[in-house]
Amino acid sequence: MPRERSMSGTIPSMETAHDDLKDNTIIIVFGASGDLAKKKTLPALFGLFRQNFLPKDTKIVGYARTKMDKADFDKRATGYIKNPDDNPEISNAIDAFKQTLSYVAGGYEDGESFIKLNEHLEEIESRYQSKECNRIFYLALPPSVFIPVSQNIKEHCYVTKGGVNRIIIEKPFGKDLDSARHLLGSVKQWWTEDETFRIDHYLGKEMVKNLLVLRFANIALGAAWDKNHISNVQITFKEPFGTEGRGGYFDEFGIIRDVLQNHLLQVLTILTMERPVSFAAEDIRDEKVKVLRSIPPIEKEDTLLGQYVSANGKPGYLDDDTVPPNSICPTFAATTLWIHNPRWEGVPFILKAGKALNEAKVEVRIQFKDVTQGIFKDIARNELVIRIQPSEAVYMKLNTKTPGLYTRAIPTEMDLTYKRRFTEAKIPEAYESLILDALRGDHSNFVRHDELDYAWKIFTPILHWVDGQNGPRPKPAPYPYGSRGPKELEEYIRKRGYRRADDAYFWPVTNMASL
Ligand SMILES: NC(=O)C1=CN([C@@H]2O[C@H](COP(=O)(O)OP(=O)(O)OC[C@H]3O[C@@H](n4cnc5c(N)ncnc54)[C@H](OP(=O)(O)O)[C@@H]3O)[C@@H](O)[C@H]2O)C=CC1
Ligand SMILES: O=C1O[C@H](COP(=O)(O)O)[C@@H](O)[C@H](O)[C@H]1O
Repeated sequence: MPRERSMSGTIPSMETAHDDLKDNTIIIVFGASGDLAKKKTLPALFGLFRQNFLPKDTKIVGYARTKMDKADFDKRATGYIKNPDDNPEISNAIDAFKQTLSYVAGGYEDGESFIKLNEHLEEIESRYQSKECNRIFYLALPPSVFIPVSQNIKEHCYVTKGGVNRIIIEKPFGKDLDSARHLLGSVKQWWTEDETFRIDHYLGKEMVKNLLVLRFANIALGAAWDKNHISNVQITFKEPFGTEGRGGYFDEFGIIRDVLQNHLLQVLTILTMERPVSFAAEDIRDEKVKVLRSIPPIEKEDTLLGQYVSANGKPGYLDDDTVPPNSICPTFAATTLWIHNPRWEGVPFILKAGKALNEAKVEVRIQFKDVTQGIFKDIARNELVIRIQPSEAVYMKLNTKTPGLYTRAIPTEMDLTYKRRFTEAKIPEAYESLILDALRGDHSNFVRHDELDYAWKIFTPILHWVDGQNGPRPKPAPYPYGSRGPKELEEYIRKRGYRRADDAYFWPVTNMASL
C-alpha cells in the first residue's frame, strides 16, 4: 500500500523540545521609530498576528526617543504592510493589529525612562487573567546603545513574578574580535545565553533553512558533498542599489562587516558543517562551531575590494551626502575561505558581496569537478545552484545529449523553481520565522556566543587591514553603479578554480569524443 502523503517527510527533531508559545506576552520593540522596525519587525509581527501565530492576547509596545502619539505610531507601524489591492480581509486585520499596539517615548541610558516603561507594561499586564506574564524585548537599535539598554531592561523591566523574559539583539555584534567580546560580555552580565536571541536574519530565510534538508535528506547530494567531487563554491550577495542615505552607518562598517562576516558566513557554515546528531539547537550550533574552528583567518592576498562610482546617471558612493568625503570604505568585497578538515581541504569558498551591482541576487553556486576525460572531451562542469532570493530555486546544471542526430552534449538545467513547483505555498518572511522561533524559545536559527567569537577571529585581521590599523589603508577598485563589480573579479574567480561553461577553451564544438 502506498504511504500516506501526510506521513512522509516528517522531521521529528525539528518539531520538538521547544519551550512553546506563552499566552500573556508583551513584545517590546526598542528603536520603534527606526528603519528596521518599520520595514521588517512590525510588518513581521503583523504577519504572525494575521496568521494566528502570536500567543493569545499578545500586546506590542513600541519604544524610542522620538515623541509620537498612538495614531502616529499606528501609522508608522502599519505603513509597510503590503495590501496593494485593498483586500478587506487584510484591512480588517490591520485594524485589529492596531488594537494590540501602544507606544512609550523615552531615553536609552536613563533608568527613569525604563521605570516609566515598566509601569506601562504592568498596566497592560494587570488586564491579563493569569499572574504569569512574559516579555520579549526586541532591540531594533544601533549597537552603540545595546549595553545600556540591556542593563536598564534587566534592572527595571525584567519580570520576576513568573513567566519568561527574552532579549532579541540585531547585528552587527561588534566591529572586531575585541569589541564583540566586550559587547557580548557586557550583555551576558544581565542576560543568560538561554534568554538571548542574536538575530542574523539570513538564518530565517526559507532557502537557508532548506540547506539542512537538501543536504541531509538527499543521499545523492550528500554523497558528492566533499573535496573529491566539488571544485569550488561561490556564495554571492548582490544588491542593485547603493547606500542611499544609510551611508553614515555603512561607512563605519563597510561591506565585509555588513554582509560577509555574518550573513554569508552563516550560509557557509550550514553548507559545510557535518550532520548534526539532531536538529536541536545545540546540536546544530555545535557542528557550526566545529567548522568555523577549522577556518583560518582570511589572507589579504585572497581579498578583492571595490567601491561603486557614478554611472548612467546613478550616483557614486562618494556622492551620497551621508558618506564622508574621500572615503575608501569598500562597498564590494570578494574573499576566499579555506576549511582545514578532511571533507573540505583544498576547496576554495569564495564569498562575494556588493552594493549598486547589476541585479538583486543571493545564491550559492557549487561547481563540481571535471568528469574524467576519455570518452568525453571538454564537458561542462555540473553546478548546483541554490538561489536564496529573489525567486527561490534549486537547480542543477547537467550535461545531456543534444536530441537528434548530433554527437554533442549540451549543458542544461534540472530546475526546481519554488513559485512553479509550490504554487500555493506562502514563503514566510525571514523575520516572521525568526520572531516565531524566539517566541517558542527555539535557538536553532540564532547565533551562539562562541560562533560569533570564531567568526570574528576569521575576519578580524582582514578588517584591521581594511581599516588601516597596521599600515596604509587599501584602496578599493572602482566599479560603475549597475555593473557586475570591479573588472578584476573575473580573473579573481578563475584563479580560484571557477570555469565558465561558455569558456572557449572549455567548450569546443565537438565534445563527445567516442560517440
Ligand atoms: N535597517 C535594516 O534593514 C537592517 C538593520 N539591522 C540592524 O538593526 C538595528 C537597527 O537598524 P535601523 O533601524 O536601520 O537603525 P536606525 O538608524 O533607524 O535606528 C533605529 C532607532 O534607534 C534610534 N537611534 C538611532 N541612532 C541612535 C544613536 N546614535 N543613539 C541612540 N539611538 C539611536 C532612533 O530612534 P530614536 O531617536 O527615536 O530613539 C532610530 O529610529 C541595527 O543594529 C542594524 O544594524 C539589521 C538588518 C537590516
Ligand atoms: O543586514 C543587512 O541586510 C540587508 C539585506 O537583507 P535582505 O534580506 O534584503 O537580503 C542589506 O541591505 C543591509 O545593508 C544589511 O545591513
